[in-house]
Amino acid sequence: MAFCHFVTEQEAKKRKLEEDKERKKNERMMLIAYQNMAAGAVSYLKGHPRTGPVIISLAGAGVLGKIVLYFYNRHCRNKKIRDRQEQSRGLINAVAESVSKVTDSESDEIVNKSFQELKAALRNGQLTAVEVLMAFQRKALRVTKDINCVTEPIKEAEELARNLDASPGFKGLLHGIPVSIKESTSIAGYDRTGGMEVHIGDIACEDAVVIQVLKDHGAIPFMRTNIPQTMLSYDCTNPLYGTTFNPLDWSRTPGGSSTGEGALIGGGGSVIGIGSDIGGSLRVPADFCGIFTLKPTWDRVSRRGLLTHSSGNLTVRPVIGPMARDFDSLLHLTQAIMSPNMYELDPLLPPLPFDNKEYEKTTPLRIGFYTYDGTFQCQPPNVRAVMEAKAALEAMGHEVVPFDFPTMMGEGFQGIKRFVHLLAADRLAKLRKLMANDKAVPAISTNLKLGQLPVWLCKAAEFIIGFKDQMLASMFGAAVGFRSVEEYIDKVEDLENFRLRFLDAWLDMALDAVICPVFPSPAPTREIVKMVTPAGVYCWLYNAVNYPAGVVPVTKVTKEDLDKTFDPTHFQPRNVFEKLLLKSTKGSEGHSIGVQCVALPFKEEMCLRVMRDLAQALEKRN
Ligand SMILES: CCCCCC/C=C\CCCCCCCC(=O)NCCO
Repeated sequence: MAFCHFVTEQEAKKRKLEEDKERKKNERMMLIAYQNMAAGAVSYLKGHPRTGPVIISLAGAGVLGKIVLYFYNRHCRNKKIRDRQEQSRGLINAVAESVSKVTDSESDEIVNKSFQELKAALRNGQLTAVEVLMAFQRKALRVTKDINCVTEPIKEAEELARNLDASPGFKGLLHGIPVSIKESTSIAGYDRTGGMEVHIGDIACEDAVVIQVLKDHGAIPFMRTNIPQTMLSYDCTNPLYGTTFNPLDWSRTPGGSSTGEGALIGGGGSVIGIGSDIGGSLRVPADFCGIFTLKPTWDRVSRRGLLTHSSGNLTVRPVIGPMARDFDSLLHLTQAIMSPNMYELDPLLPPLPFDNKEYEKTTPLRIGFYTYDGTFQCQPPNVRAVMEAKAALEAMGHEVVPFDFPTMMGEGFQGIKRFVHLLAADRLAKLRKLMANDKAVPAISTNLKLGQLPVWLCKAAEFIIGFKDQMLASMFGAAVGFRSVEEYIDKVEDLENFRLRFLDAWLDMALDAVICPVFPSPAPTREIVKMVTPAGVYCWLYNAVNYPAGVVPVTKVTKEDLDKTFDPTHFQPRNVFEKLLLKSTKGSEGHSIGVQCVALPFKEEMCLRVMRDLAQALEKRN
């Protein structure tokens, strides 16, 4: 199977090389011509009375030319963005028009059905796929009007639903269920921009493997959802589609980078969706928007067709994963994704289709837990969420024991540094090139600039700041890139050794799974989230060691939590990041707090077992 993105990329590279060669040749010839002209001009002008004014005029013309070129480029860039925005608006208006006959209450009646009810209604003919689609389209447009989570509707959805209704029988696990898709996932006929000007118009000619598999299961991809510019942020804003807000509290971030997914599903406009994660991008928005997700092991789910800027970085890799309104929907979506078909479409994956027998087991498990990993202190509601999850799992018959994994606990800041250093091994040089014609949003420009500081300055900052604030210092220490291949290989080896130490700690404790925080605080405000990216470290660990990790929403922030959080005898921030997070927690009462459920690599079924039992126990409790 050929993805035209890949073909285009290769062709583009080749073409670019040829163009560069041609350009350099032209430049050389131009230079020689200019030199000759200049030599001629100099000899002519020597002794000429108007030489001075002529030189000044030429210099002025040069400067003016540069200014004109700058404004012309800016104009072209803005026009490209405006045209793209217009295209999205056109699609939104067309769908708004087509669902104008559906009333909000008709839409709500369908949208509020549970996954099982929806499935049954579609099977017994009580509802058609078109009716379900229109109900969700209407609801999604209502949600996005408030929080701007949809980039554009997928116009082929209606035809897909009609074909489904017209064909006999049931297509698969997701027959007639609308599914929303993170913008960075290939959909034939649409571009994946990652919120960046450079990718506008980079049209996919084929669906990502995961989308093909979902369609084979009867799902209807219906909305594309927003992402932060470059997708390396927990805040979500970009010059193309603007800012997305948290459906539970508009002043807070919905998290990132599968932001639009978290926000649309959390806001009730979609039951299931597809996101991706290289450093918490599925789990942080799921946590902040009160929904479920599962970040799979690399290579358990096909990445083909996912826009990423780090495909050459084999140390920490992005994964595509499911997001859902409730556990049942998440399970169905995961089973559909991990169907044998996906492994045929992407033979680079080890053939490990979802194992229902493993998932259905009910034997008691030994589960580790922790509420502190040696980096960020978790705030009281986040600690309580883990403790409540522990109690709920114990009530289901599992043994839950402290997991004091010695490595990360003893080297917390090293862990942060290791992850960011390898993730940004090129000091974000590639991203900076791609962003050359873009206006970087503040969260991204800080990171891009950090990668441009002289290495000696980063090292000096790490040393000096380290006396006062080790966490902040570790960010400077991580921004230095690598001086040699040898140094890089050493760091990769260091990560490999860490993975082994972590595994040994897990095996020594004979654990089946682990539960732990997703984030050290409730969803921060948009102003603050830009400054606290290292707080993603509770998620980063499981990207670094490559374990599947899911999120279950466990509780909501209470007044008592806030009283404790702001009582210095209970909680005292120790560094600039913890101080910022604390400031941001003010007014977060009622906010959702989730817990991570983690299993060994390729044991997604185990992860889902723990999530299932936890979700069931919490439901009983409520
Ligand atoms: C010179 C480099 C300094 C870089 C500083 C950057 C700090 C942290 C980078 C980590 C950001 C993690 C966000 C990850 C979001 C995510 O998972 N995206 C998924 C994309 O598929």
